[in-house]
Amino acid sequence: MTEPVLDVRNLQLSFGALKATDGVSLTLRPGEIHALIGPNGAGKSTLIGLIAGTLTPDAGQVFLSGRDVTGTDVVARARAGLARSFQVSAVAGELTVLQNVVLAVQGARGQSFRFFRPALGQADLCEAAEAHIARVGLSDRRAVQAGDLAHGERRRLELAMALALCPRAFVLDEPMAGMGPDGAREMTALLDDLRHEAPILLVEHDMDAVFALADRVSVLVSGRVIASGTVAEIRADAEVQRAYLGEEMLE
Ligand SMILES: Nc1ncnc2c1ncn2[C@@H]1O[C@H](COP(=O)(O)OP(=O)(O)OP(=O)(O)O)[C@@H](O)[C@H]1O
Repeated sequence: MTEPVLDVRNLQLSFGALKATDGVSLTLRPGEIHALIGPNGAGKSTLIGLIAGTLTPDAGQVFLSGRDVTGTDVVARARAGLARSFQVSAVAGELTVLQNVVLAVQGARGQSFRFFRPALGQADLCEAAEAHIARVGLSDRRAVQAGDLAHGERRRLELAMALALCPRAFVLDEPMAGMGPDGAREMTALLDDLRHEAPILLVEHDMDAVFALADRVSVLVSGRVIASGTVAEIRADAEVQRAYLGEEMLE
């Protein structure tokens, strides 16, 4: 079996007496979308924080491409290729789409190669940025100020900026949130394409999107993974049905 890009081992974090993350292990393999679902308060955001490095676990480890990154901070993990999106957004509303992505490319490359070669020229930066913008389908909006974008377009811009990191793994927190049916369908198609760039750990409440995209689904309840498997396995799991999935989702 191929080595996981992301390997989370027995993570634990308590807030006082509450075990928000209670011994969670999961992996993300090359090319896959692994969805993490669970009811409100199950501990999804806490787990994402532990993986991204904004929270420090009481116990357990996070490996990125075989390297133990548990002791590193959020910036180091981003530089190591962990692209987290949608909660903390670095989009500058007064800059255009192109300017935002140029800055993201510059930031990512400048950080990595500062000591090894001169900064890239403006033309190279623009070329790289244009490629990321095209990938998310925003080319005809490149000159628009980010603050004037529609909600779904802004999410696409955030993904273009995440692409600038040359990510090894995407960690996406509710990318469909706030979108209508058309927007959700477009985002679903985009994520299906981006999985070939880097595998995606997808926290999402939109079950249509989860069932359409996920190679594997893990169900988090009260800080614990109560089931993990294919979409078909999860839909058929009696404990999952009791704990989380409503009847309408199983039809
Ligand atoms: N900083 C904190 N201090 C104390 N308790 C917290 C803190 N952050 C989260 N919690 C608690 O930990 C539990 C898990 O919260 P978390 O936000 O991770 O769940 P979630 O699955 O992301 O929920 P939602 O789907 O509503 O976003 C909840 O009971 C929450 O109240």
